[in-house]
Amino acid sequence: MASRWGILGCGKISSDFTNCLKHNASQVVACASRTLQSSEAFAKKHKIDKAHGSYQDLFADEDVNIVYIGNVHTHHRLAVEAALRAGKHVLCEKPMGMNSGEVESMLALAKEKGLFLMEGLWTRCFPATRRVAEILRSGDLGKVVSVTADLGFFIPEEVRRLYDLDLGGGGLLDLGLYPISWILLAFDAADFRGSNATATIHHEGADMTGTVTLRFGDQGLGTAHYSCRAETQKETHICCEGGSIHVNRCWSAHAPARLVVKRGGSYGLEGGEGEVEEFPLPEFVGNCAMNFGNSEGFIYEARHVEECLEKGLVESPLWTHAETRLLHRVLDDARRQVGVAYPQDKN
Ligand SMILES: NC(=O)C1=CN([C@@H]2O[C@H](COP(=O)(O)OP(=O)(O)OC[C@H]3O[C@@H](n4cnc5c(N)ncnc54)[C@H](OP(=O)(O)O)[C@@H]3O)[C@@H](O)[C@H]2O)C=CC1
Ligand SMILES: O=C1OC[C@@H](O)[C@H](O)[C@H]1O
Repeated sequence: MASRWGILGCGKISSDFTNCLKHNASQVVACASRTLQSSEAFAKKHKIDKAHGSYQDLFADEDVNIVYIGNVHTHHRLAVEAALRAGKHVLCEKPMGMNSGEVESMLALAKEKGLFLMEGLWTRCFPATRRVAEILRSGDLGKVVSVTADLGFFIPEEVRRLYDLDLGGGGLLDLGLYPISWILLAFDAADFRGSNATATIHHEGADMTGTVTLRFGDQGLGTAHYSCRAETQKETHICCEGGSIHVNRCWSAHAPARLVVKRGGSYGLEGGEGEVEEFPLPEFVGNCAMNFGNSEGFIYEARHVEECLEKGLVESPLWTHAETRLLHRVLDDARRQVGVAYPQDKN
């Protein structure tokens, strides 16, 4: 099935994603905002024919068969479920929901309707990440022992959705989920045994800088570190009994472009410099400037979703429903440990 995109929410990330759809020469049929004025401005900027002044009008638009949900976290569930009820496939920005309860409800509805639904964990669609998965699956490096991954930027308080709990504020849901996703890539979900989390809390109540440690089986440990108060190294290290993979440089670890793969190494003997594998982005042609660094990488996620629809899939094999479920279980648990609760947790 050919994808005919409708863009919901005319903010920053929707603009970057639409830029990539245009780069890919995808069909962007319509956009929608809570206000017609903002929708029309977005349509003009991105050369989209139809601008809807409400999300309802987008859901009712028969030309649209897949909706990209790019509004704030707290409003994802409502938008996803309304889109599914209107018979549309959905790609929803991360985090798909505020908690596991919301996520389970959306996944159940997608299943009932037989429609495609993916949480936009775009990191998984990058060629570098797919290569990491391939190396790990090959068994070449042996058993995974430890993963350390981090992601942090200084995000000013003016970006209210990061600080206001009523808008889903907090670093864990915004950034922490990326390093956690690297840990989930490296270990077998069936071996997950539990987590420990700690975080600093802003005076308005949202978590800012934190660490979540996940245990797998009796020998595996993953450590995810995040911050929205400081730029971190933005790297991932996957250490195995027979070598390691270091995801580094060029871009941040949520938009990876370079790997260093070391093989061998034994007691008293290092594994050497390792082999470098580079995955540069193709030259980018877009309509307008990006709001976020590395957003060009959305070309991979957009292509992947279109391939899924062409194949008639209802979930992505790169970021499965089971992984979305486990991620949100880990996020819920970490939030309980650091003492951050959202209004949605009371429902
Ligand atoms: N994958 C990635 O790398 C990134 C993902 N994201 C994700 O994208 C989502 C949006 O982030 P971003 O684009 O930075 O956000 P914006 O602040 O640009 O807001 C996006 C849209 O959300 C709606 N919105 C904003 N404030 C409110 C409010 N108070 N109540 C209801 N709706 C509101 C508006 O929709 P409307 O136009 O209809 O008024 C707005 O255009 C987040 O969930 C975030 O996690 C963000 C950045 C990078
Ligand atoms: O997903 C994201 O990646 C880039 C960050 O700056 C942004 O806050 C976040 O939503």
